[in-house]
Amino acid sequence: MMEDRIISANLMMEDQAVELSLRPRYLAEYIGQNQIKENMKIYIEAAKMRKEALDHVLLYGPPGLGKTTLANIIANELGVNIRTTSGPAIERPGDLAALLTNLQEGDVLFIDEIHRLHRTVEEVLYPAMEDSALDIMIGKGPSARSVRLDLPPFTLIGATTRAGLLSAPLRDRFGIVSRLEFYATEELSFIVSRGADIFGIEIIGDAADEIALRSRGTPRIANRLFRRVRDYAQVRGDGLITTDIAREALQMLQVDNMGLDLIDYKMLQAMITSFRGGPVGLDTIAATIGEESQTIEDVYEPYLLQIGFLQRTPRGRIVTAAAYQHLGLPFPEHQ
Ligand SMILES: Nc1ncnc2c1ncn2[C@@H]1O[C@H](COP(=O)(O)OP(=O)(O)OP(=O)(O)O)[C@@H](O)[C@H]1O
Ligand SMILES: [Mg+2]
Repeated sequence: MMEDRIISANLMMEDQAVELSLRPRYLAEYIGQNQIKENMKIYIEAAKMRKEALDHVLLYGPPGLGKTTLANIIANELGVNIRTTSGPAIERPGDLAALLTNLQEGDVLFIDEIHRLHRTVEEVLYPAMEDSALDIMIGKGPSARSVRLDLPPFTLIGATTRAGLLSAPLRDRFGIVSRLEFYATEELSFIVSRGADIFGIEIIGDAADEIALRSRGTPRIANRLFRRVRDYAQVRGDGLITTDIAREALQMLQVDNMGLDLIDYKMLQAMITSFRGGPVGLDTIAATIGEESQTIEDVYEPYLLQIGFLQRTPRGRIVTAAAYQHLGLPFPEHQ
């Protein structure tokens, strides 16, 4: 049920087609993440000058921040093909071997959700990443032997929301490891304006900022809120997105000016009323509000931590004074 939240950073059905049309194709169109962009530009330039495959790249960070987008941009900038798959989709070592042997020199193999690779598949990756080689077992039983096949040099790009779940040997084989950060409001505002441009819609005044403020630092959410505001503008107005139209539409969506929705409120309030603001364990929070711990940890909590409304301690989560203030509640002295 919570997956239907308008402010969920997870990809929803309705996002898919639109994301393709909004997805920037080159680094110059990719807004924000300046440090990563700067570094990537240099690495890409150097690889092209040496006519070598780019080092393997690991992109990690919360959903909707632009990992898939960046992987595609890297391939574009390198001028190579990209093959896209995901950890759980590669069921057997042979599936990965087939993908690898079909690559051309310098190509990008993009593995999304790389933390979900099967262990046996992962082992095929090690020699592939390190030596551009594939070790194949021929025969069975005592006469079995391993044969080494050379692969064309390639670039593996792995993406994950959970870098902590990657095994050390896999993680160590990535030469470039980049953590995507939440976006600043101005950056999200820019992303919204860019989307409006692409759709040929006028957005004026502070409308783009109003949307950006509520987007939880996440482009995917900014684009989604923008689409809802656009609908509202079409039905209630004449299609022009003004500050007032944006405010009204966003109010209707019940997302407050920090991007919090009813479920964030429910969670924070439950922690405050039932657990005096914490510390309270993740599983307890999950049980209290009827949500999976995993979802809270990966999807909902990162933003609340980022804006300083929650704190993680070894004994559990704590609601901060800033959150009490935002909710209009007195902060208890004993904390
Ligand atoms: N830097 C950016 N500039 C402009 N638009 C962006 C940027 N990053 C992401 N977007 C927009 O947000 C959408 C979601 O990004 P993307 O699919 O790359 O996220 P992700 O990190 O791969 O998410 P997930 O973890 O769910 O796979 C993109 O389709 C694109 O429209
Ligand atoms: Mg993705």
